[in-house]
Amino acid sequence: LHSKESPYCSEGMKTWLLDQQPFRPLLGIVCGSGLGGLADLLKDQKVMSYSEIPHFPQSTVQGHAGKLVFGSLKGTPCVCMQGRFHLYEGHHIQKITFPMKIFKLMGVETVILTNAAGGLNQEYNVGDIMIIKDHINLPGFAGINPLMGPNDERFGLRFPAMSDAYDRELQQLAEKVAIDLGYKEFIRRGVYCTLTGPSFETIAECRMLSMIGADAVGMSTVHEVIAARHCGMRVFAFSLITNQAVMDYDTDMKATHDEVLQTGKDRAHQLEALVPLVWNFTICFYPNP
Ligand SMILES: Nc1nc2ncn(CCNC(CO)CO)c2c(=O)[nH]1
Repeated sequence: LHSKESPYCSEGMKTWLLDQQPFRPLLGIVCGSGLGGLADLLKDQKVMSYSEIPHFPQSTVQGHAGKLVFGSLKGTPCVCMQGRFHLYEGHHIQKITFPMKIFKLMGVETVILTNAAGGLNQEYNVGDIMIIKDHINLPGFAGINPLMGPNDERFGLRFPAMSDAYDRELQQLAEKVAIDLGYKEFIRRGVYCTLTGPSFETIAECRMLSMIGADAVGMSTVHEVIAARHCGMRVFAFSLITNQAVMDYDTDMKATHDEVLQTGKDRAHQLEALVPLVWNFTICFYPNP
């Protein structure tokens, strides 16, 4: 997929996609579990199923529609992934982050990533929206990193910094917009930690993750962020806290995918109000990444 010879290498894929619709997107959005409704915010949509796109990975998870939606958000050409890819589906990590390369090649400058996550921070409640200020790439500690292997100089440096992975101006802007929208009670800013899944964490793992500074835990996003930052795209990300991670042995609580999807439905309205406004102010105050 990534060798220059393949007709479907990243350049080939970019050309194929841009031939399917008339504009070059500047904004990319990745919808997490149950958050695909964000794609409905786009005007003048052109929708393609991942299955229509040669050699594009396929979504296999309930709550991930598997559609690439082109359209405009507040007048900005945008491409939105209604469904992302996860290590637990058996995808190779470079397939998971392949869409980030395609976004970059199509002209995307800013990526907004969303995910559903478990709340490790005991002050968090189900339904909170956590602006991600930093991440812990736990699979990276075991050598799972999308930049492993020869560096593709076309995209970025061999050793990219990650201390500024999440755009600080956009974090502050998003928090202000959320408070102005009346979301003060449930807007947070914290650290997201990814595991590979698909099993949810044990109690001991949740306690460890909390001790090392994680406020929320999931199974995605970090790999795409590393790839997006490697190729110089601006990143803003948030987690919808869809359940409280189980931290006590004397509870019968269990994390379920159903509650993940249900919380996404319950919060859809607030998320669909927040994202376009954050973008609207971004293009006003911070137009260039
Ligand atoms: N405790 C806990 N709660 C969560 N809610 C969403 N996710 C993200 C994983 N989402 C999977 C399963 O719902 C689907 O991608 C998690 C998680 O990993 N752990």
